[in-house]
Amino acid sequence: MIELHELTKRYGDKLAVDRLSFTIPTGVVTGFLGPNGAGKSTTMRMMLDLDRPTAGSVRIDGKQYGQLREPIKYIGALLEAKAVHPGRTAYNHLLWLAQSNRIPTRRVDEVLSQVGLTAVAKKRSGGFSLGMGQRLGIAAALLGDPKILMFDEPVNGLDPEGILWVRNLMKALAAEGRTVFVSSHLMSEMALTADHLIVIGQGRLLADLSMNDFIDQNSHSFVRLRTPQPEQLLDLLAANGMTATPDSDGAFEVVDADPARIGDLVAAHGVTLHELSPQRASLEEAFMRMTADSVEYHTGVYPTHPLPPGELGQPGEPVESGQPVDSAPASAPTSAPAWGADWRNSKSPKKKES
Ligand SMILES: Nc1ncnc2c1ncn2[C@@H]1O[C@H](COP(=O)(O)OP(=O)(O)OP(=O)(O)O)[C@@H](O)[C@H]1O
Repeated sequence: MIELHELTKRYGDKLAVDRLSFTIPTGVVTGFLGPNGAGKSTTMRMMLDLDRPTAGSVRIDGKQYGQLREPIKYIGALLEAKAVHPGRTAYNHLLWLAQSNRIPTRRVDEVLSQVGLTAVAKKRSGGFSLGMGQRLGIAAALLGDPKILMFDEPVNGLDPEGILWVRNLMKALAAEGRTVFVSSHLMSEMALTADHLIVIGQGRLLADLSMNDFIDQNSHSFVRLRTPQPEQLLDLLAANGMTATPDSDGAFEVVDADPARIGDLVAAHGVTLHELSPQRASLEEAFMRMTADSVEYHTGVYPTHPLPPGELGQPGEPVESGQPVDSAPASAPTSAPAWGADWRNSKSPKKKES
């Protein structure tokens, strides 16, 4: 179990992470969602001791990262796929990591096979596509057979088959009882993978809830109607206790209505319809609405559906951390050198400016 308490990071004037407190449960996939610049990578770097918090703390099974004796066997992380020497082959990159962390050499072949890179194991990573780089980064994260895995946007650059593979891998790792923490800026992707959700915007916690609760609160249905007789339609619906909301394209939407009932009603009263279609609100829209006030780089495109009342608060409004779904005590690791310093050295500073 990982616990963040009031974690804060300031870069000059920029408050990148703002008093974040939440718990990452064991044995499930926890999605870490937020728009670009929300503070996901900064939070993950602080969790791995690659960045020093301005305030607050991270505890991994009750310990600070620096107190873990064999971090690579405790936490595997993919933060940046290209953090690999380009002249080194995939095999040698993993071999170097294994040998410097007292991991048996056979693990190199095992993880190469697990991520589907056996055929290109002896090729230099500099020639790898982004997707192959992601797979190599995932192989490195798996190398120490860690009980906690952290992935920063792992499906970036992957083709559909690769995306499916990552999804299944994360679920399988969680089913083995591991803690899986994965960041994304795509709600649609997380809806297919995560059991639990942490949503942040501008460094602040916006939601901490189970995926099922998020779906229950946001996947409301509605019926879309289009008619050349809008006044008659609206009067008829109102007379039967239904409220229609005009859409931007001239259609109307009736929330939580029975399409068959509307069809029967308009037929009985001779109102012409050009469209009657049952719809379900997209989770991506709900996520965009929740984070709308905290998006750093606006495109001006916003969904039109209001968030239904629920426990999520208003867009951009921070919430208190929720309860963990599950927690399991972990046994303490034994010994060996850390690999955190290598990540620190190989990672270039973030490109974004405040
Ligand atoms: N080294 C740094 N120096 C100054 N500002 C930084 C630094 N690293 C991150 N930031 C700023 O902190 C904020 C959070 O950035 P971060 O990369 O953590 O967000 P993110 O949610 O991971 O975004 P993305 O999805 O785009 O990767 C951004 O405004 C970013 O510009």
